[in-house]
Amino acid sequence: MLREPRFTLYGHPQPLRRFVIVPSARSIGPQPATNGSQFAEAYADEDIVLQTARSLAHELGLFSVTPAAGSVLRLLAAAGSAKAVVEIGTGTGVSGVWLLRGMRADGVLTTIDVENEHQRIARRIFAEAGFAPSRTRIITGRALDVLPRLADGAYDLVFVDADPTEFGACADEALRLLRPGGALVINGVLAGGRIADPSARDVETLTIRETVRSVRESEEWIPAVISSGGGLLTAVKR
Ligand SMILES: C[S@@+](CC[C@H](N)C(=O)[O-])C[C@H]1O[C@@H](n2cnc3c(N)ncnc32)[C@H](O)[C@@H]1O
Repeated sequence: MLREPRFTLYGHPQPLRRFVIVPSARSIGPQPATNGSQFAEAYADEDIVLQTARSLAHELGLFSVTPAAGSVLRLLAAAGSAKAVVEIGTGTGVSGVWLLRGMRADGVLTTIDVENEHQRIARRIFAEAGFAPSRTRIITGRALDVLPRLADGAYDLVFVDADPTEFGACADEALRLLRPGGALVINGVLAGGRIADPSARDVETLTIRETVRSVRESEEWIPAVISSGGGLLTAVKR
């Protein structure tokens, strides 16, 4: 049976279903998938809490990780028995919930965003998903101001999903923050298909291309690009 938890937005109790405006992965599940990525998105599936977080992001004009990309985050957090994770770009909490669901039961997600309003919603989503406040450390600020304050080698996974022009700097910070064997994940590296188009020379695409190249060429990372969602650059620190 579908749980229908109470959700309050700006002080008004709301049924969660009210916010569901994006079709759920479940709703496309039984239909024949026309290609691999559609199948992967439907396979990931999302519950009412994730659907709500996604709908709220949509209302704010934010992109959230797709269900398939979220399931990769959960997988990587679980595979690494992640206890300490840094997320750059809280949004309304879609990726945060996926990460928390893969992390150890005593794990803490440190999540950073410049927008306090986004984090206010994410905080409620984390509570609706059943995570105690002690499971999250929500920091409001610019990524490149906050990351230098975090401890060296103390994290199992760093997830980057904010300003693409800062991907390179965030990858450098991740190398310092991660323990050996820890994983970096950067979302959106396919740049909507522009990454492989040599004529695309905008600042965002150039930065992403440079980040992908330098991670691949570095002796310090073991990299792979996973094409789920907007494309995930993943790399394990040696
Ligand atoms: C794509 S949304 C994140 C979506 C979220 N990861 C999810 O899947 O639910 C990007 C977020 O990054 C935040 N952001 C943009 N630039 C930032 C920066 N320089 N430092 C920290 N956060 C930033 C935005 O406010 C926005 O909430």
